[in-house]
Amino acid sequence: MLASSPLPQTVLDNIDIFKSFQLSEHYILKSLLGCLSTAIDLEGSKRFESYHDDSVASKSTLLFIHHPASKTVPDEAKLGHYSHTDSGSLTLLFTEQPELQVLSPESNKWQWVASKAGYAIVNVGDTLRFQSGRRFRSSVHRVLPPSGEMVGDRYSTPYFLRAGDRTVFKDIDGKEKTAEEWHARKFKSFDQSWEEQRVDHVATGGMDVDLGTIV
Ligand SMILES: O=C(O)CCC(=O)C(=O)O
Ligand SMILES: [Fe+2]
Repeated sequence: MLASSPLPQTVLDNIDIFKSFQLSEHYILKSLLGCLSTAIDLEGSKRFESYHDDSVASKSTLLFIHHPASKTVPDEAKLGHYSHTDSGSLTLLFTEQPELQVLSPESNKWQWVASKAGYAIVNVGDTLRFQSGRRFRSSVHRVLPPSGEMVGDRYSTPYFLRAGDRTVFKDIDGKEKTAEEWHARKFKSFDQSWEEQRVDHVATGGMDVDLGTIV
């Protein structure tokens, strides 16, 4: 966040609050990564935290998202945020509004994620999936207004913990990629139309292929 400029005036005026919010989120997710490493008996440089060394550059980002209210309902798939997985390792998401859906790996159906004040939603992203040899699965999610139209403005705040830029893993094609390259490929895919995104499976990190479903 602090590297992107220009920052809005509200952020500049309250920079200490934003810095401490970002640091807290970073600390929480790194602690969770540590718990996951321990849970599957990873040791030394194999532990997930070792790919998230704070002294190296990464694409970790704090976002503040505003989806404006809209009367237009072009097509279900195009409302809100298309189905996708997050590119990084873990995401900590705060929202008090109900539009987030996750694809259940058990039923292959979309389910609403309850959003409550004071609670965070944690998503596993592609990097953790690739680094864990697909033991952990990226959460396939999308944002869709329950009533079919954005009746009110929507606000959400995800913090994306991403591995160091030079971290190497095998991506959906089994080819070696750095975390930086995967991130760039993912965002290029997000720029495509929904139909195009369905073809290369990058937006969904290949989870649709693993689950044998069309998202
Ligand atoms: O706005 C939300 O609730 C989710 C946003 C999201 O999934 C993303 O930015 O990757
Ligand atoms: Fe997401």
